[in-house]
Amino acid sequence: MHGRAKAPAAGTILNALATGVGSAFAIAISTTAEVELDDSGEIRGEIADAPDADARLIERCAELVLDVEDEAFGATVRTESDVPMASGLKSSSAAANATVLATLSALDIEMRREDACRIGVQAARDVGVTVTGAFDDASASMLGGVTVTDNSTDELLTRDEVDWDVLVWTPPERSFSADADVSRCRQVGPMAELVAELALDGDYGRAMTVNGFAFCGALGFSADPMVEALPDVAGVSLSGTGPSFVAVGGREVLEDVRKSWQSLEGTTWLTTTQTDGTRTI
Ligand SMILES: Nc1ncnc2c1ncn2[C@@H]1O[C@H](COP(=O)(O)OP(=O)(O)O)[C@@H](O)[C@H]1O
Ligand SMILES: O=C(O)C1=C[C@@H](OP(=O)(O)O)[C@@H](O)[C@H](O)C1
Repeated sequence: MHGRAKAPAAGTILNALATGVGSAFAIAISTTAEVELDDSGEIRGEIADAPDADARLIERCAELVLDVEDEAFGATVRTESDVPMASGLKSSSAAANATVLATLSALDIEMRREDACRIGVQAARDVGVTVTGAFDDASASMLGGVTVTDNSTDELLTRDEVDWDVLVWTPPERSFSADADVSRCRQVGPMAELVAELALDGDYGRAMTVNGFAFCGALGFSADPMVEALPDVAGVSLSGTGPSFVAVGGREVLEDVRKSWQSLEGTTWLTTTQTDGTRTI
């Protein structure tokens, strides 16, 4: 029994580490998970091109889905990804969502995608790769488009479809969410409340820009890449707990910003938003 699924990465509109309310938008780079069931009773995770990376998240995702069945299945889960790991682009949500849908598909179980997404969030909490559960990132990756969520209750507050060009800069460093300075993030809570209001009003560009300045301050990142992108972009922000930055706006404007971001160390690329979310393939 076999299943495959593909999940998009996402960028940040509101980091949930300040208040528990967060917002993210799916982007068109992805992670694919392939699940092969067997009768070994054991679950093995493999991450292509990263043999030393921690596979417990995808193993736990498969385990939680297999727990639904009485039979003692085993499984091999393999992910292949274009999403840089621990860079603020929601590699963990994409890996979890792809694994959950691939495992459900291998078992031939139908489930609402919002509920499937909560299994991945549970797995992320169980293995400790998240602070709030990151239902904001997970729901954007699972459903596509923009979502605004309350991660303290795993409630979807709004979902919207957008069609933006997106510029991403990923520096060579890594920043694991679980290591973020949460108390510093809580200090920018009043700014996060303002960002949530803007996002719930659909003013996503200004929301993400306010978010970016607040969380660059809280987490010690330079806001220079944001200032270089302004004033012409529709929005620009540190994504998640960094170190990537994301900007949205017109293609020509983003191409100009790209020239300036390309002088920074790391990778800069243009992509688009994604509205399909996670799908079995
Ligand atoms: N392709 C993948 N396959 C399996 N697990 C992954 C994959 N990508 C990321 N992860 C898991 O997610 C963790 C990184 O999560 P996190 O620090 O939240 O970064 P991000 O912002 O990219 O989601 C990794 O340590 C690993 O456990
Ligand atoms: O672990 C968490 O609870 C979160 C991590 C952050 O994202 P990254 O994983 O991209 O750093 C943040 O943006 C999100 O709102 C919540």
